[in-house]
Amino acid sequence: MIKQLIEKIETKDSPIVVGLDPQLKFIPERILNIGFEQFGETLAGVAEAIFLFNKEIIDNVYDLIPAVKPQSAMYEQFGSAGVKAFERTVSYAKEKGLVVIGDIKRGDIGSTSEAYAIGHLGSITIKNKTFKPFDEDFITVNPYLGSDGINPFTKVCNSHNKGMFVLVKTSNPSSGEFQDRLIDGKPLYVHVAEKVASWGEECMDGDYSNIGAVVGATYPEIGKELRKIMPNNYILVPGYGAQGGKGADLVNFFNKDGLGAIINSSRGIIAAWQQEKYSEFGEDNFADASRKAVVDMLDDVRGALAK
Ligand SMILES: O=c1ccn([C@@H]2O[C@H](COP(=O)(O)O)[C@@H](O)[C@H]2O)c(=O)[nH]1
Repeated sequence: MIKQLIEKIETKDSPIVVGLDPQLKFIPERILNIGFEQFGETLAGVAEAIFLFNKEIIDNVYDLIPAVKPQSAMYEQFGSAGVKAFERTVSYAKEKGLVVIGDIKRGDIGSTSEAYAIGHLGSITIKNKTFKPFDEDFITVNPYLGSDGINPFTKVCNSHNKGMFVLVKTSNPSSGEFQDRLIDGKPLYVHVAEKVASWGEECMDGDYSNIGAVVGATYPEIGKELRKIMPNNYILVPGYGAQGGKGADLVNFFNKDGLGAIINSSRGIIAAWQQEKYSEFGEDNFADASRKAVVDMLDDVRGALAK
């Protein structure tokens, strides 16, 4: 699957991913009203609006980007109706030729990880009929439970040509509370990165592994260090835009081949219409504002890489 992602990154010259993290406050009135007219002022009405909001954004940016990253929490907050909107978003993005990274941050004891892996990346057979429940292309995984929490995901990645990004150093301000702790003289994130490199060897797909890492754009020096420890693992880099990351900070997350990292922006793209910078587009043209924000992000990232 990483091969497919790389092919799309190269074809579009676009190492970025748009995060689909819908929040009620980002959804324009006209879209909300469509949902409410169909399903009333209910969770189902909001879920319909979320899907329509995502669809309009995808329609306006899919030619510029290789992938989207729907964040499951933003859908789960609306219960089963929200989960349905997540599912519809995944399938619509795939219809438009995009790779889908489900940001689900799962990981548990082996038997439970196996169920997560089946549900999100794999398939399940019921009386001779096979179903692929969520069918994302990649997911994000929390490594806190160690190898037996990761192995079921690896198994399904290999059997279904899928991939995962393992949390190594997250972008949030307090990520250091645990992740920077020294163990045997090395920060915990280095231990996890070394594990990602070795787990990744079991999952190679061309020059890169289907097992990648999540490293926040907000820690560029750590990104540089981790790039060296995981030469064959793609790095998913959240933290651009709304969390303060900029193109210039991100150069060292990439390998010399110009590959190896994919930068995410969620609020910075999907809520661009609410920023002063894009106010000319107005609420009705929110997806045009998102397109312009993607173009600006691409200029920033490409410009930084070209230097
Ligand atoms: O370390 C991490 C891991 C995941 N995320 C997720 O990425 C997006 C970021 O959203 P922005 O609006 O671009 O800040 C969001 O889904 C997070 O859950 C992260 O930010 N940091």
